[in-house]
Amino acid sequence: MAAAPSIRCSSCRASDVTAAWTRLDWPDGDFRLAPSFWSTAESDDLLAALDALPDWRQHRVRLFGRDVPSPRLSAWYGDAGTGYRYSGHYHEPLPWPPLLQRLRERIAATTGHRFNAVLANRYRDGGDAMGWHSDNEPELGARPVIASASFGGVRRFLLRHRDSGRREALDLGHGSLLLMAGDSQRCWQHAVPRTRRAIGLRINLTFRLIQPP
Ligand SMILES: O=C(O)CCC(=O)C(=O)O
Ligand SMILES: [Fe+2]
Repeated sequence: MAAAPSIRCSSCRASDVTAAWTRLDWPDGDFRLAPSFWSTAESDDLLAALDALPDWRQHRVRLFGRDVPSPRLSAWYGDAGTGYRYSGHYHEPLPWPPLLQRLRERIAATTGHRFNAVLANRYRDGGDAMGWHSDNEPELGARPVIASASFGGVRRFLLRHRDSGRREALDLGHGSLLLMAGDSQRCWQHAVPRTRRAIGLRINLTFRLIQPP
């Protein structure tokens, strides 16, 4: 089972950039947002470096029984043995680029959680999107801890409770980190809808822990 969510930020040193976490007061899940986990200057550099990764591909996804091109570009990185099936397709992990390795270490050090894989998504403009889903694949375990880092254009992140239908929304901005733990995946779905607003490139990284088989 995943470790209990722990945010060590109440004891952050003043030198840590990762100062402010907000715990979202929603039932049946554990959502915490650090809107400025990275400074703007750091986030600008990270966006450019992530954009330059050579691995962006348009994966195919299964939608209503049909195989269609995904409305975004993606790449799956991880330790050996973190092959992952999502949207009806199996993905072998690419080896960690040093940049992503550093991000993973920083997030692990701050949150106290371990991650062995990351799904990177590149939304070229407001026409790119992600449909409703939960990250509840069996290999993530019963109560997955997912750290979601966003860089670039601010996009709306929608949530809906599976049973009550309650809806929530967050704006995930440049340099933000959203931590989803506990029953967040079992009880809630999330999506990044298309928007007609003129919005530039956005890159999102969801760090995950694939359990050994
Ligand atoms: O782009 C986002 O903010 C969400 C990404 C996501 O839900 C996922 O990768 O599973
Ligand atoms: Fe997700």
